Amino acid sequence: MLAQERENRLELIDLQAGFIKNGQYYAAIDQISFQIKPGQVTCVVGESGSGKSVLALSIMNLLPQENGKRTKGEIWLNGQNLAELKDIEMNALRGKEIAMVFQEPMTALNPILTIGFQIEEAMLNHLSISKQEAHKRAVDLLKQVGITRAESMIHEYPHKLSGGMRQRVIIAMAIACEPKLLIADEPTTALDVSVQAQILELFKAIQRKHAMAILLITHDLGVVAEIADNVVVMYAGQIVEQGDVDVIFHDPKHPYLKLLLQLIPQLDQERERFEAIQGSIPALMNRPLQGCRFAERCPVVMEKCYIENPLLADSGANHYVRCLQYPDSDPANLRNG
Ligand SMILES: Nc1ncnc2c1ncn2[C@@H]1O[C@H](COP(=O)(O)OP(=O)(O)OP(=O)(O)O)[C@@H](O)[C@H]1O
Repeated sequence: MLAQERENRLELIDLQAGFIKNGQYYAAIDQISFQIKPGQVTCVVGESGSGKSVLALSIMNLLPQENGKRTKGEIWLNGQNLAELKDIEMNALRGKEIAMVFQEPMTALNPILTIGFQIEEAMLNHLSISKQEAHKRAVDLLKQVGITRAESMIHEYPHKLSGGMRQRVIIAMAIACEPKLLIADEPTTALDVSVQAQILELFKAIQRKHAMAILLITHDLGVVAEIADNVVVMYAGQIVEQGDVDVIFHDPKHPYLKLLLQLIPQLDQERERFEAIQGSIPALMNRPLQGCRFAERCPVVMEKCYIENPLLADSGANHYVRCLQYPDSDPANLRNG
């Protein structure tokens, strides 16, 4: 592996984070281990409540202070374990080495400051450049994210822009300091379908140009098919399957992933293919303490699934599965557990 590739990749090792409720700690995510190389997009997928946002917030050290807590694990980026950094050190890295794009673009922009001021401020805070230089780069960044009238837009306030334009501005701000890692949490969900496609194209262009590691959270497997190099499938706080995008779509193993794939709308399919998976992810306090967390909803459940804890096991070719249906998985290469 190239030295630069090793330095700039993100590597999570056995990450765990959760919340204190009624005086008791509940892990919202646990045993999370994977890595993203520079220039690659890893998509994290799963239904609502699977722990995707908690994962992103844990990496950023942005869990709610009143009840959220990262309790275990390592987060390696650029030769540093972010989990060991003090808050003040992490604040300095945020925006510079790691940037995040959220679902709702309006909340990430300050309504009383111009677009230009906000992009320039991000650069002036982290890079040693002059105000004029920051201004020039802000115009250039807006052009890079597909805003043609960048010179005039830079003087405008966020409320004048459409949702798609605001998300482009947020992305321009996020890449302003060329971060090593860009985390995007459902970046297209709040946008119209046609704008969603444009924003995904933009992520692909950024990936090609800047070769940063991109962690993209989505519940939409259509988005995954469009953009992912690797996929991490989460259920009730754990990774249940992970692998290269081709393997995930063409050789899915976990019953949960197989069901999710059946939900992708296909025009020539019958109505029932569109229906959601029966039941829902158990709430944090109701997760089973023993056995597979998906057992209650699994169409091929076995008796032992209620008793034994499945481990994330190597299924070959960078493909890992957490399911007792696959007893032949190589136990020597268990990732965790
Ligand atoms: N601030 C919080 N306090 C207590 N529990 C929380 C908090 N935030 C999230 N949780 C719980 O953690 C679990 C994972 O939530 P998370 O928001 O990460 O899911 P998600 O996969 O991102 O869902 P969505 O797609 O709806 O955003 C859920 O059970 C959720 O109720």
